[in-house]
Amino acid sequence: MRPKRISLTQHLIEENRRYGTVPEELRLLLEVVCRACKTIGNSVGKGALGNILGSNQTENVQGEVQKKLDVLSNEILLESNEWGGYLAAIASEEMETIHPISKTYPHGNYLLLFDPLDGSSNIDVNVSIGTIFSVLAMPEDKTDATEADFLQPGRRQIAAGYALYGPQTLLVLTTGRGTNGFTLDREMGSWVLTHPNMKIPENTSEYAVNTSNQRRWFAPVKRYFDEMQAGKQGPLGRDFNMRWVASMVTDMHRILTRGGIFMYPADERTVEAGGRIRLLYEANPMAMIVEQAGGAATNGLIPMLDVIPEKLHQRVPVFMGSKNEVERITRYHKETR
Ligand SMILES: O=P(O)(O)OC[C@H]1O[C@](O)(COP(=O)(O)O)[C@@H](O)[C@@H]1O
Ligand SMILES: [Mg+2]
Ligand SMILES: [Mg+2]
Repeated sequence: MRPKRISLTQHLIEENRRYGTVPEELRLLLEVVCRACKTIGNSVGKGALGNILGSNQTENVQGEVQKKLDVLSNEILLESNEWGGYLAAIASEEMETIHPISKTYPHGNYLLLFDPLDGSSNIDVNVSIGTIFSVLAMPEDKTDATEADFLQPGRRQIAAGYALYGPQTLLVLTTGRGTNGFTLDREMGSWVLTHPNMKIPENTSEYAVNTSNQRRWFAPVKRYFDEMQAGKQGPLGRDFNMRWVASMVTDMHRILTRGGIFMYPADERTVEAGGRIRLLYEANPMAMIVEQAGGAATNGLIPMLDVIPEKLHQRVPVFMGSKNEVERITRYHKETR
């Protein structure tokens, strides 16, 4: 009989027993990543007392000003995983190029990607933020990792997850057999399975989008937004509610919990860059989590997980959450092509 209180380790062992999807090296890698998230969560909890607030006075490769916590979280994830022994290389939002694991350290065949701190603009105002991660495998015949090895469609992800540093510290994880949520028992320091087999409702009347970009949106998004705004009297025949936290991880956690649609479309300002959200370590892991929870995720035209990446820090338009609404906005895009 399974114990009543199921830890992350027990859950992963059980998943492997049932489906053979979590070999020991993958489980140990995920445990290292999730342990690093606990360390980040501890720092987040200290706030001003831990000297983690404010700007680092540096810029990342994408020209964004880094917060102290962006840099610290990146270091925590990097250091713990570098010594883990299961990786060939690491890529991060905060690093220009990949970080191959030195041959003098124990090695593995997995590739780890992360957004060490998602929702940076919310750090200093004590609003929930998170860490997003994705695991890929090195192509079989290769030994030395290059940036090209990371350019795999999201469909090939072996695992994906996020940690959410909020009133509770949560971990949401998929290894391709459903999406499961864990709560950090802060006294015991362990992740406990509290949200097994999470499911996103197929229908929703709640959207999350940064409406300050409205004037720059393209026709399909404008049409959909106008229809939602029209409420009961409009073509959708019901009133919609709006929620926007501005930490994707937090907005998506709400959507995983009670449904909704998250949109970060490309607009006139960002179209050249491809959009706002990064494909490999933001959109893809979230898309895998969403699909595994019965939701949908597209770039407006095709499933996010089928997008062929061209570069490490590639940006994409993002539409994800409750299936029927994601299908609607995707259809609107196809109709206006
Ligand atoms: O406030 P904006 O510009 O609309 O951006 C909000 C979006 O930017 C992000 O914060 C980007 O993530 P980072 O904090 O990792 O750069 C998303 O989490 C969020 O949805
Ligand atoms: Mg982010
Ligand atoms: Mg970030």
